[in-house]
Amino acid sequence: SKKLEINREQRALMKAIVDAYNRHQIPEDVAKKLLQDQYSPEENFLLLTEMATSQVQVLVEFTKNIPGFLSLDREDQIALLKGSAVEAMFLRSAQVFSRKMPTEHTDVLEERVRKSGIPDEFMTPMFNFYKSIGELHMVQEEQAILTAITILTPDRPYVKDPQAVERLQETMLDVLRKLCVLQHPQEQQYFARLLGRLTELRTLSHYHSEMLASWRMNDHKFTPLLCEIWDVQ
Ligand SMILES: O=C(NC1CCCCC1)[C@H]([C@@H]1CCCCO1)n1c(-c2ccc(Cl)cc2)nc2cc(F)c(Cl)cc21
Repeated sequence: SKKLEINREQRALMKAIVDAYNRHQIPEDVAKKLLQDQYSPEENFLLLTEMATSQVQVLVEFTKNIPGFLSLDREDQIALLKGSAVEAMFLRSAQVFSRKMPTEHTDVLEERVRKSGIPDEFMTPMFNFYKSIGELHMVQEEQAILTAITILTPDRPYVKDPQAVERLQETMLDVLRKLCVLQHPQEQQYFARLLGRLTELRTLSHYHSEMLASWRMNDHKFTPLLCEIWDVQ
């Protein structure tokens, strides 16, 4: 039916988002590194800060390709990036964790992250989220649009014109809803489950600064970009 069909404009929007998403991937495959070796808490923390710094730079490039984003107020663009960077990092970590790989690799990866230096009390919420993302078996279009929807969240701190952000987010939500029905016709509530993960993601992201501060090591060093983007140091 017309209502459900992805129209030409939405197809162009989706192509722009997915192309940008694929162009802006983390250069270094952190999963491969973790599968190769066991690292000390210090080395893992350094790996995380390096990966996260590179991911923020990648996220900025991706966001600039979201149709309409550059037409937003300049300060609101910054507020949206700053407000979504931690969530985007956990979402990307979950997508990396959920990549199709042999079970023993997933088990090693889980073990390495569990033993990376993060206090145990954060492991349950973190892996619950990673596994709930994995169970969705998102196609890359869904992953890309879900990341765009996370960035275009109107109620981030200091956003002056949330309505303008809401209009962009609604456009993305429309495309995602149709895509979910097309890609997962058997699962009635797939779209609702997908959006439910964004709530779980926001909750997990609240632990972020505490996870970093209590990393089993002394003297946590961050890059200048992460000091800007993460509320640390
Ligand atoms: O570097 C990571 N993630 C990057 C971030 C940028 C985008 C690409 C993925 C981290 C590091 C790797 C070294 C050990 C500690 O976790 N990481 C986290 C994680 C993220 C936030 C905090 Cl506070 C703690 C851990 N969860 C992961 C799950 C995974 F499957 C893999 Cl491979 C790595 C994962």
